[in-house]
Amino acid sequence: MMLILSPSILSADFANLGQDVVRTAQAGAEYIHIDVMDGQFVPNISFGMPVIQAIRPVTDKVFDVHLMIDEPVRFIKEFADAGADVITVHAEACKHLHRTIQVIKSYGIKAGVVLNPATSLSAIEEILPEVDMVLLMSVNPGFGGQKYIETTTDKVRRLRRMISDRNLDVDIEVDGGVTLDNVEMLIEAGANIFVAGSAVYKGSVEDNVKGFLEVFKKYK
Ligand SMILES: O=C(CO)[C@@H](O)[C@H](O)COP(=O)(O)O
Ligand SMILES: [Fe+2]
Repeated sequence: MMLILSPSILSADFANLGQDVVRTAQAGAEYIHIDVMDGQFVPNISFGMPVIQAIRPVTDKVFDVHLMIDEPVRFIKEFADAGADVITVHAEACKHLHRTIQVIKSYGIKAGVVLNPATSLSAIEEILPEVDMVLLMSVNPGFGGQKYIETTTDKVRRLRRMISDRNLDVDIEVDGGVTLDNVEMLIEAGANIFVAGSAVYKGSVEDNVKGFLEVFKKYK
């Protein structure tokens, strides 16, 4: 399975966002992780469709849009139109998760479901065959720069087993506190897409992205 880095622009320089996205893309990251927060589902507000639309022309990289908003089904069309390639929605935020996933797919883009650290894998048993990706939060959503919650590693392992037992082809993305110190452990547990905010944007974006890509090479 392809190992992919998805730098979270929540930790980028908002005054130079376009430039930071270009640098991230040129450094070799395959995805751009875009954290949308509504101040309701999570205790923080970030940005929405106009910002995604503004950075869409600067790169062809995959826009991996993580919606931390209540009832995201209300805005899927707007995020698809703004340029999302993948939209992930929280199981905890959807009254009708199945319908929400179908709506995402109806726009011809990839659909993923996100679980908070305290949400059991049993919450996605029924939806698993319908999704392209499962995103496991390894911090409580709302903020960048938090510490990785260790129990996520075993959750990744159990999810990878669940996916292969059912002969499915589903990406496992991990988000929160991912660094060069824990990424190998996560690869070995079965994750294949890695969100990194502070680990990419603190210091040199180029060197940090390169650091992750070097690790990925070892597993090719
Ligand atoms: O969704 C979120 C936070 O809610 C994340 O995408 C963070 O932005 C990741 O930042 P780091 O933990 O890597 O600094
Ligand atoms: Fe995120």
